[in-house]
Amino acid sequence: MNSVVDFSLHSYRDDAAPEATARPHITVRGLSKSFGGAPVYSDFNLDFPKGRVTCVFGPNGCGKSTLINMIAGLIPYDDGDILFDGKTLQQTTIGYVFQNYREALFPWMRAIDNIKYPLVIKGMSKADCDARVEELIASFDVKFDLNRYPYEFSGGQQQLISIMRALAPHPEVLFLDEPFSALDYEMTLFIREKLQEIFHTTGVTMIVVSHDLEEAVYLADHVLLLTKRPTRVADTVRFDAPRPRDIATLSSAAFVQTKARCLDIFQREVRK
Ligand SMILES: Nc1ncnc2c1ncn2[C@@H]1O[C@H](COP(=O)(O)OP(=O)(O)OP(=O)(O)O)[C@@H](O)[C@H]1O
Repeated sequence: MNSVVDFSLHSYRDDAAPEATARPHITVRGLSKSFGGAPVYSDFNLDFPKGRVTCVFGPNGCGKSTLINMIAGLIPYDDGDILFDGKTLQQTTIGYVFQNYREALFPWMRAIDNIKYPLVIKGMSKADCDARVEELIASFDVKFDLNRYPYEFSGGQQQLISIMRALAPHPEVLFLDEPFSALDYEMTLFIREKLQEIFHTTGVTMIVVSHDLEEAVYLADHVLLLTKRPTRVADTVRFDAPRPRDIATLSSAAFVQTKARCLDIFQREVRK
């Protein structure tokens, strides 16, 4: 069995103090997955820390999306166990934000009904659904009319609606698969700030797949670096700059060093 990568015990930078509070939230044990006989994961083990932002970074096609999709129950795995605080996925509330918001929202439902959807399928009363949506509107400071249909919104607005939908049921874990890749820069900055706020106010465990190293480090408490297939953990790098992070974070010595360290690991792995 591969050794388990335990974020709570790992010290990723020589000068980093151990994190006393980061205990495992998601435990992945002996995970195996092949597509057409070609293994992507084989006896893969990992712990994701609770109440932390983990950004997943690695070479193209190494299995970043496959990993979070298996954890989130969107695709099956061949073998292994995944638990959330010792519970199964069915006993856990999760939220998922897809890369392609245009396909993620139900086009036949008004934005407001998209947001309510996870509450409705949980059997929540209309009054409670309405109250939760009002809460989300206030916390996201939404000024546009949510009674319109998804196609009537800009890309950034649609992604914001997707995030509101994912957060509606108060998830214990929020998965985001390249949430910025289809957004323009202004909207990327806005959503980044919103994600930081969400994290600050809810302390939700967040797992973000990103192909942009700068973005991954900026958002992360831990950057999980994966290898080429069959995929292993190349390393995990901690970034403990204070939050909220802002434009000054990007030019801080800690940020530049952490990014350089990730890049070094990435290049070493990709060249193998
Ligand atoms: N449904 C599928 N059928 C066959 N192969 C698949 C399927 N889904 C993923 N794969 C393969 O599994 C590997 C991992 O795919 P995945 O999309 O998880 O990688 P990724 O790291 O997220 O990729 P990218 O960086 O390009 O977004 C790739 O080689 C991909 O071609």
